[in-house]
Amino acid sequence: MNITELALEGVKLIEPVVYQDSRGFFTESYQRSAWKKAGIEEEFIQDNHSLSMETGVIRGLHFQIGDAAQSKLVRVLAGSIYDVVVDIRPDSPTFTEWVAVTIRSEDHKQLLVPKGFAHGFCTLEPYTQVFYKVDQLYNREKERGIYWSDPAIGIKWPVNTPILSTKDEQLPNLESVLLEIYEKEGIL
Ligand SMILES: Cc1cn([C@H]2C[C@H](O)[C@@H](COP(=O)(O)OP(=O)(O)O[C@H]3O[C@@H](C)C(=O)[C@@H](O)[C@H]3O)O2)c(=O)[nH]c1=O
Repeated sequence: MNITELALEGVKLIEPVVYQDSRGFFTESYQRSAWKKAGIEEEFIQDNHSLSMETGVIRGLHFQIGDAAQSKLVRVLAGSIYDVVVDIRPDSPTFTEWVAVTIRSEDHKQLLVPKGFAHGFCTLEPYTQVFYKVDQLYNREKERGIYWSDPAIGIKWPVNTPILSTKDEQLPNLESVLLEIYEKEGIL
């Protein structure tokens, strides 16, 4: 297994061993003790799977707050994505900075998105399926989002007019989200 630390502390790209043969491939896509040894210490308790039928679907930028904050281990089962992680910890030296990686199903890469980061992706192919493990349960009250093209973050997306959910179309900018969290909850 190969692990690459990306420019934001704690964000990692994992490349598991893949055995190719005339039939296709075999890979251990997750093995708790091996992933732990490689520094992925989270206890994952939920798996999520989404299908996006079109190229240019953006899902994000999403995160959960407080004790519902999630680490995510993201991989792609079909198609490909431009996967984005944004540091939204106000006390971090890399606050508002983002990194992006392209993940194709055939390369088997996995992206670790730690707590304190917002996550989003853009599909690069139709019928793209994304599968990710999380270490906290989904919590509707504690989920938050940031508008995909917030200029204060300045992500360079591969599309200008993405397909968005109604919820994601209405997301606020980072500054308003953080203000709302501090005013109402006193936490991030
Ligand atoms: C994320 C999630 C959603 N849902 C429900 C809520 C809603 O009715 C339906 C679709 O949810 P969404 O529109 O939020 O799905 P989606 O836009 O795919 O949300 C996901 O986006 C990516 C970028 C992430 O990082 C994830 O954590 C998650 O926020 O599924 C669950 O039941 N459990 C879950 O864990």
